Formats: sequence, C-alpha cells, structure tokens
Amino acid sequence: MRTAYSVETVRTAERSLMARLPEGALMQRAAAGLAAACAQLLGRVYGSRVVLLVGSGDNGGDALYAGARLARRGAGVTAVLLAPDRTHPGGLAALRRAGGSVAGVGEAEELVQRADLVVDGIVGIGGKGGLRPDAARLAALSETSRAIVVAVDLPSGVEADSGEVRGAAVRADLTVTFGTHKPGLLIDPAREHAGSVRLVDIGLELPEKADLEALQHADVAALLPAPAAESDKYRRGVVGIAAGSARYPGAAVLAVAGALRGGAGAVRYVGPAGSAVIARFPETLVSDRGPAKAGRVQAWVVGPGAGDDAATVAEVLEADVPVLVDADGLRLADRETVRGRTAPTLMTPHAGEAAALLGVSREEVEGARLTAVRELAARYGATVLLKGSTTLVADPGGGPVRVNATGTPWLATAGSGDVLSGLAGSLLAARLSTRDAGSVAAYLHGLAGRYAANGAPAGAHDVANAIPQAWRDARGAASVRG
Ligand SMILES: NC(=O)C1=CN([C@@H]2O[C@H](COP(=O)(O)OP(=O)(O)OC[C@H]3O[C@@H](n4cnc5c(N)ncnc54)[C@H](O)[C@@H]3O)[C@@H](O)[C@H]2O)[C@@H](O)CC1
Ligand SMILES: [K+]
Repeated sequence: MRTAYSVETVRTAERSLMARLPEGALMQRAAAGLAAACAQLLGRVYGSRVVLLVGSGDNGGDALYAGARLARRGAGVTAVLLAPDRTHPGGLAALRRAGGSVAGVGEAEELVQRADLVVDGIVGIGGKGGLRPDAARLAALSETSRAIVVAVDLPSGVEADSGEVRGAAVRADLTVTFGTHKPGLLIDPAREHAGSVRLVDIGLELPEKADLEALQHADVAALLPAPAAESDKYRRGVVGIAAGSARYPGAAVLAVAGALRGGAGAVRYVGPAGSAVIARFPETLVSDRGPAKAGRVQAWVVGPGAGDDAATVAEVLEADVPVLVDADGLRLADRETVRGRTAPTLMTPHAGEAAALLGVSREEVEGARLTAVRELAARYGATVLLKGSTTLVADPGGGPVRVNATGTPWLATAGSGDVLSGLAGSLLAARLSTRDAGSVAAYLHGLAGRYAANGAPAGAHDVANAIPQAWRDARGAASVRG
C-alpha cells in the first residue's frame, strides 16, 4: 500500500524525530537523497550546469545542501535566491564552500535557459496559498525550460494536502519527497505537476492511519475474491444489474460485460434491454419483473442508461443489500433515502455528476477533488467513488481516502463508466466492502483500459474484455491458475 500523510502529521512526526537527532541531521538526510536523485538524472555530474531556485524556508535549505553536494562533484551550481537576506544560512554557506555561486531573481531566466538541471526549492510543505509574484515567475520558468526539473518535496505552487493548484506551479520531471508522500502528489491536478515521484526515507515514524492510500498489485491481489473448491454460483454471489432503457440498451450490455468479469457467480439483469443483453451474453439471468421480484441478489447496480426511471432506482434502494448507484441513478436517487439505508451504498459519479449533486461547477470539483469526494460521502452517508484521471474513493465516516492512478485518458470513452459499475457491483456481490469494491474495480478497470488502448483508442467493450488480463496481472503470474 502506498500511503500519504497530511502536512500536520508530517510536522508532528518531524518534531518528535528532530528531538532525538543532532541539529540539521534530517535536512542532511533529505539533501543526500535529493543530490543522489539529481546525480542519477544528470548521468555525468562533472561539468553539468545546475540552477537552484531557492525560497526562504527549509525547502530552499534542502536545495542548497544538495547543490553543495553536486558542486563538490564538479557541477557548476548557481543558486537563484528569492529572498537573499532570509535564505537558509547553513545551506548557503555550504554551497559557497563547495564553490557554488549566487544570483538574483533578475538573472533567473537566462540561467534556467542554459541549465541542464533545475532544482525547485522555492517552497515545500510550508507553502501557503498561491505563490507570491516573484515565486510564481520562477515557477513559470520551469514550464518552458528544456532542463530537467526536480522538485524538492513538492512542486512549488501545489497544495500539499489537497492536490489543488491555484495559479502558477512548477512542472517537474521528478519530485523527490521526504518521509512520506503528501496527498497532493497523488491527486490531480497537482499530481500532473510532480512528474515521477521518489520517496526518500528520512526515518519519520508515522501513525498507522494515513490520510490517503493507494492500492498496489499485492493489495489488490489480497482483496480479489477467489472461489473455494465447494463454491457454487450462488455462494460466489449474484449481482443484479438494473440498467439500460429502450433508448440506451448499450449501457445495460456494458454494465453486464463488466459484471461478468468481476467475480460474482452469476449476473441477473432487470430492465427493458433484456434481449440486447441476452444476445450478447447468453449466460445472464434475465428477468422481466422489477428488481424486488427478480430473485435474490447479493448486490445491485442501478442507474447506467436508466433515463428517467426513478421508480426502479427507488425500488433498488429499498433492497437490504449493497447498492451501487451510477449515472442517471445518481440524479434520480433521493438523498434521504440513501442516507436512511441500512446496507451500504456506493455512488460512482464523474466530476460533472458530482458537481450537479453538490450544486457547484464541474471545474470546482476537478480543482478540489478531495474536498468534493469527502463532502459527497458525508452528505449522502454513502461511499463515493469520484471518477477521473485519479479516481478517489471516500467512506462517509472519514478515514483514509483511496486514490487510484492506474487509469489512462483513453478511458474517457462512452460506456467505460458502465463497465466500471458492473465490475464494482460484481465485487460487492462477492462480498467486498463498498470501499474495497470501488477501489479494486477502479484499479482493474484502469489497468484494463491501458491494455485495451495500448496507445490507441479503444471502445468500452474492449476495456471489459481486458479485465481478465488485468485481474491475472494483479494476482501475479504464480497464482494465475488458482
Ligand atoms: N518536514 C520534515 O520532516 C523535513 C522537512 N524538510 C524540508 O523543509 C520543508 C519545509 O520547510 P519550511 O517549514 O521552512 O517551509 P517551506 O520552505 O516549505 O516554505 C516556507 C517559506 O516559504 C515562504 N512562503 C510560504 N508561502 C509562500 C507562497 N505562497 N509564495 C512564496 N513564498 C511562500 C515563507 O515565507 C517561508 O519562508 C519541507 O518541504 C522539506 O523540503 C527537510 O529538510 C527534511 C525534513
Ligand atoms: K519545492
């Protein structure tokens, strides 16, 4: 599991560690890791041109000490000081001793243009609000520079705790972060600014409960349902799909396509698209009665392509089993009914749907995804999966938010969300919790999208077809035949 912790938690851990270590030891650990990463990127340090963008806090201190290390190995290092009289004194002295030089903000543009490597030490976890004008100008230089850009701890200008970006922010090729990932490094739009992220262990002791979690292959493998020898289809769980309409039969077909690959023992379909579903997937149990009379299921998916069929949504929400609500169903579901349910609910909006439910603009949701997903989960008393390039899953009672980054922009294709809801519903029927089902489905769906696209456009049915490959991949080659 990859985890991320808020600035407040990092500060607390830092204080307790600092009290036990000689002064400056933590910064030396950070600078050593940073310099090693820079050296690796440069390949040849000797003779390279390195420019440090140095703010007035410890983030600048890290950059200066790392710059000193590179200068000792023969790099030509120049530090651009944002606030010469408030620069980290020890770091500045170390750079000077190592033969590095100092420049003012006015010289930054030319220096950055000629640099091989730019180190962004403008601001780290101490940054407050959008960058001030001078800092913003330096950050903007990184966007046009041809040099390799390495951000110290965080790309300056991004919000560490939320992943929000207000105004100019550094665009890095690599971010070297210390002690733990910060939430912003894993959530868009900030994540896009970070480039790849390298974590340097500086010995911080962090609490068990993180602010953010990102599942990795091994975590997904441990959560995937595996049939026992004596399993029959009913024990493996039946997922009910109440989706599609005369106008949108395809949504039903795609939700069933996802559900068939999600580990449930059987898929029951209810709705007006039964013949389209059975033509494509003859293994589906098709019912022409409403959800309440269709037969027992262990979880329901309602909403994809539902049009204005509020009655079906209301009927499904009455069921005493986990329910996934997606697409049209989100608009049709009554909030108080969802809040009053005793079995868990999983809602799966994209940013536009989330915006409509929250009564804000789509841009607001996209700019502040973490806030939006937490707010929706709290308002509906439901687990919410907010789709996007970094999908987030939040439980209503708080706790770590799951973030998924396996997605690809190719997944933004019609019907891809229907496949995801079928897949997640199937995992719910296989008795995963709403949070696990949502995050495992997002993980597999993202991987499947990558396999299906493989650098070229793919349709939603291709994504569904690639789910078994993603599943096998997550489980690992050794256990594939189990
Ligand atoms: N937390 C830790 O455990 C460690 C932290 N270290 C470094 O220390 C950093 C935190 O240092 P600080 O607390 O000194 O804070 P920062 O250096 O991140 O930022 C504070 C400085 O930036 C200025 N500033 C704040 N907001 C600004 C804005 N919007 N525009 C322009 N300037 C702004 C402030 O005036 C202040 O001087 C970390 O990010 C990391 O790089 C490392 O040295 C090692 C260990
Ligand atoms: K930085």
